[in-house]
Amino acid sequence: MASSALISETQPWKDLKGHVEDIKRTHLRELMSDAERCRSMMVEFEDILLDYSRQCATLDTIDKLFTLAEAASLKQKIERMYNGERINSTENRSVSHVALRAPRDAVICSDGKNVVPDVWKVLDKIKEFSERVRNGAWVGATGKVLKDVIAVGIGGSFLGPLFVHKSLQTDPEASEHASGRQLHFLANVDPIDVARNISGLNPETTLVVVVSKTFTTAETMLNARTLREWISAALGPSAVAKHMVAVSTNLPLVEKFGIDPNNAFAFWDWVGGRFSVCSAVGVLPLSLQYGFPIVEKFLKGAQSIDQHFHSAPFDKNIPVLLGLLSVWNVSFLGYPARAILPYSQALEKFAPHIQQVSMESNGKGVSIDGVPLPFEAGEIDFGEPGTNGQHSFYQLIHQGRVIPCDFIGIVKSQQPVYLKGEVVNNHDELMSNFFAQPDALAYGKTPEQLRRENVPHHLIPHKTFTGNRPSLSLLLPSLTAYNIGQLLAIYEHRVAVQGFIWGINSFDQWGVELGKSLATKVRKQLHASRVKGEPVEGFNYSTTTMLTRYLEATSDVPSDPPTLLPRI
Ligand SMILES: O=P(O)(O)OC[C@H]1O[C@H](O)[C@H](O)[C@@H](O)[C@@H]1O
Repeated sequence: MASSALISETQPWKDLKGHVEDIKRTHLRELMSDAERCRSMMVEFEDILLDYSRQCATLDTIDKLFTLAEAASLKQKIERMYNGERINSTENRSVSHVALRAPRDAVICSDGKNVVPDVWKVLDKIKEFSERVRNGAWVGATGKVLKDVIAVGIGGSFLGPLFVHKSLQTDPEASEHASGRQLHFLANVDPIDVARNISGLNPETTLVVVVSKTFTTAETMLNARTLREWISAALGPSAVAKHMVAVSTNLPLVEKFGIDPNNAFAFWDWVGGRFSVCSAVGVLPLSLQYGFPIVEKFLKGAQSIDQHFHSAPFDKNIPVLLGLLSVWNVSFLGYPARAILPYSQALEKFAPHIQQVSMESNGKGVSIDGVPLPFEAGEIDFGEPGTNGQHSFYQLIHQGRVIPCDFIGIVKSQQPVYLKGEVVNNHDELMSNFFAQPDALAYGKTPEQLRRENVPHHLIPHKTFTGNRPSLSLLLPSLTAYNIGQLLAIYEHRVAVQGFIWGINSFDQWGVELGKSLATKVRKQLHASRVKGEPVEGFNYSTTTMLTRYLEATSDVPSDPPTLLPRI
């Protein structure tokens, strides 16, 4: 395919379009009765099992998707990513997050330079620093051990580390190493988030890690200044050096902020924010909480998937299969959403993280060459841990809109509970739902079945389930740091595969800029009105009315107030 051609103009895309009608005529009940098909739709890597037999797809569909992958030059695009070419063309950057978890002796180049030694230099520095904080060699300004950490950051500088932290929190090995320590995340610029974070914390025992790739993000910088004030007010300005460190690609701005550059942990512009959890963005706060050796296991897990993604043939390649199936569901079957449903409370923040990884990456309207797309790219990702979701939005998934679901199950619970006399243990109870839901969606329940059950006539339409609703199941052996790294990398690469097929740039995010610049205009207006009493000007009727009301109702706010921090 010529580089500027749209994938939708290729024959394999058209063939898949034509194939949709065949699939729509075939119910999943039928597809599931073909054991040979189902066997072919199970893929294993290490102890991870992917079962995609409940996709509305035949083996012929999968073959057609592989042909589409060829037309999209998927293999070559993956290669270009691993070779450190500048595939993020609108920002003129390479996309090398795989280098963040590469073994020390690996060679991964970005722009022709092996970046693995730089990666390990920072990892070694994190290891050394986190050990000193954890063992009390590095103490706060009053000589107390820093047992609490607040990581200040937003978007990619927040969601991934939060997901991994929540996943490790109840892992027996990780939690043993976190004993007596707390890790908090301050993301929202809402002062309530500040209040909630510092409530109950003592500045004397708290270390603040400011995490920002650019070190210019308005929310993060204001939150960082707020916590700097919280520390200075309690311990004096010189305490900041002992209580604040930073993670950034912009070390000059870190220094300007007043953080000692020796206490800054670098990463690089070849790491996208939403792909940065394996850089110091995640590794520093997580190492402070759990110790570097646990985080190293997490990195090794991600690395195992990097190798699998790079080398496994497409029919055995979990991220490739997942990506192709998502393209099939979105672009051909027309399902705009995807539910991410982990049957593990430890994965409670997985869906919010993947929301950013996926929606910020693939929510694009033009091809990588700037040509408007004649098809929709990206999907709406959402999710909650099972079984909570079942008692909330599953109704819509069973009888309303068709939403392809990812069911994620864990064989061995992090925290098993056995109660004498119960039919099954607590994890079995959870997993009963994990195994049942995909079949409920696939098979549904017919009016005939309901009649056989003597369901009253008038209730039959209400109790009928059409079925034929696609899902896939991922079964992980356990939820150790290693498996968590694997899960992360599977989804990161899946999203990249989708973008590679759609022919978009999955690694920029221009769509977030407009809102930011309009907020700057509002910020200026609020300042001018409060300080100089200037009227609201230059906005449309709606915004002028809302802003004026807001200013009038807060006219008691002094124009030059003294510092006031939350009091709870
Ligand atoms: O890490 P930072 O530079 O502070 O950026 C934080 C976030 O800012 C923006 O909103 C981008 O859309 C995100 O991709 C990024 O993760």
